Amino acid sequence: MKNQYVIGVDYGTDSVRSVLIDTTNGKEISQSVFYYPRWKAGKYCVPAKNQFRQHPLDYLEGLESTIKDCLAKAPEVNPELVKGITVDTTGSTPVAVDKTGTPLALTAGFEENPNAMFVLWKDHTSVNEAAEINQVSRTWGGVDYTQFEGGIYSSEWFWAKILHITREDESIANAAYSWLEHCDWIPSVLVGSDDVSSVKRSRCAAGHKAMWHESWGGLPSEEYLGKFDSRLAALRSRLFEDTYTADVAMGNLCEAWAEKLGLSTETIISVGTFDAHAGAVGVEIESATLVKVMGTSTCDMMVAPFDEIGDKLVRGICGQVDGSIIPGMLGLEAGQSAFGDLLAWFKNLTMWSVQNADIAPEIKQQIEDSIIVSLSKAAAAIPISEKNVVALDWVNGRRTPDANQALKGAIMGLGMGSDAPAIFRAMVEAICFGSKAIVDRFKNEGVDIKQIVGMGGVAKKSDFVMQTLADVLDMPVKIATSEQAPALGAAMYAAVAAGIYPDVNTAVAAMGNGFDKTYFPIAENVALYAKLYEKYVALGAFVEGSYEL
Ligand SMILES: Nc1ncnc2c1ncn2[C@@H]1O[C@H](COP(=O)(O)OP(=O)(O)O)[C@@H](O)[C@H]1O
Ligand SMILES: O=C(CO)[C@@H](O)[C@@H](O)COP(=O)(O)O
Repeated sequence: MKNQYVIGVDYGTDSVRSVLIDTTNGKEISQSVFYYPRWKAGKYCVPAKNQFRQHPLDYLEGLESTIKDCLAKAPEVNPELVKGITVDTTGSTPVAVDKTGTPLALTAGFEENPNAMFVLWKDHTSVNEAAEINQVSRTWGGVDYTQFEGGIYSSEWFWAKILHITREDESIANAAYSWLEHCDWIPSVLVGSDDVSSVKRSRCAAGHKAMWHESWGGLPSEEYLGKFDSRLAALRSRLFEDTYTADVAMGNLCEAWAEKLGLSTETIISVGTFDAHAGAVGVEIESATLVKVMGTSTCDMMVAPFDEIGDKLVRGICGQVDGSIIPGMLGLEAGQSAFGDLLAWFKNLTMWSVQNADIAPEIKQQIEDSIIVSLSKAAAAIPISEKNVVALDWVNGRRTPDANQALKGAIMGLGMGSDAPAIFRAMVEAICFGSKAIVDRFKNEGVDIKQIVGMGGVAKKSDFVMQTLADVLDMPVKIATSEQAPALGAAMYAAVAAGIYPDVNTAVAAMGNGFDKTYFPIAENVALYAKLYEKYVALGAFVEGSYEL
């Protein structure tokens, strides 16, 4: 029988990556990366206000570019044998849409309005709305709709973003028929949907970010939503009732996109999902394994059989959702709002004088491209010591344990000798200490962790960060082989949706790419980091104790 192929499309924060995969063995035939041009130019964002928006054209251009590039790199593959496509994206990254499901930024009069664009997961302009949602959820007297999302609603999530934009911009409030997650919009484009109410919504997105749960019949009630804004209550009936896992077909590739991409309308498009959850599948997640998806942020993923977790509510994480990772199992998510982003923040700090100097742009780019690697090398050479600088990883708030996006970062122990490598080392230790706080929360909540698997851009790029992580956690960290694990996981979902495999576990067994490196803890480092971790905890308590939301 001829080999059959699928495409996984992984939308990250800075770029979209597509991979063409042979379903018989999970071999990557080709891959392509597209950096969002408007995002790279910093358009529509105001970091000082924690405003991060992305234009839908960045996504559409990246979709066409990466899929066509993957196919062009594999002329030997007959497009008719590309049987499925699954899309994973960041989340919660919603956008206001009209009745056809078109983002308002693609409609007349809204082309340059950031409120009409995708409100990126890391956008924290809705901090106050999230606080209001938490306060009402605890006091209104009805169901606590946050209970399956760790008990604390985040400004990174669906309802807080919608409420903020609705209050902030009347033109959007009046023009928005509904709202779509990024992971729901792209598949709807590929199937040619022109009716937002017909879009099959992602279980992963709805369960982890929109307080959707079957026990209360789907989304929170109109009565509850009305506590915040009558327009939110009115929106509920224009959103969705049912949700679907990513192994389910949304429809076939439409004529227009089949022609644009050079594929067949026989190609199945599955329901979308989030990048971290697809990544967990891509690295063959199983019970008692914590998968750390380490990119600009981190997502910490676990799966558990229902009879193991039962009705236990795991406090202070990003939710526990039926089928959000592997259909038939509970998906649990935690994470850090800034992981690689903390290192990028420090890189940008050191780059300021270069960016503002009279230096040729290409030289500036060369310097920028080298900074993290050169700082990593110098920082790794600094001995671990209790006297070292200590920092927090909360530069973009704290996602888990116990979401609090109003928090900010901090650094202590600076002396006249504290140079850039010393502070960069503190940044690396901070993101690893933040990871330890999450591992400890899972364990304290009774969720056993037997092994750690690492994946994502940072896992593949930095021995220094990975060794520090193994030392801080005092556990081996096994690194997945695939450079594009979320896209590979998406491809696995696509193989099931296209009917090539009966279920996700079978697809994983056939298509998994395995692991290529393990970092083992070094005993003397473990002991030293344990002391430094105590300082991290103390600094965190001081900062949290001095912050008003
Ligand atoms: N050599 C490096 N060491 C540590 N972190 C790095 C290195 N190079 C890039 N990074 C970080 O990797 C992150 C991007 O990872 P990636 O997985 O591509 O991102 P995304 O979150 O968009 O999927 C950025 O935050 C960047 O700061
Ligand atoms: O939060 C989620 C998924 O739940 C991620 O999409 C978000 O952290 C962004 O992840 P990346 O850092 O872009 O990989």
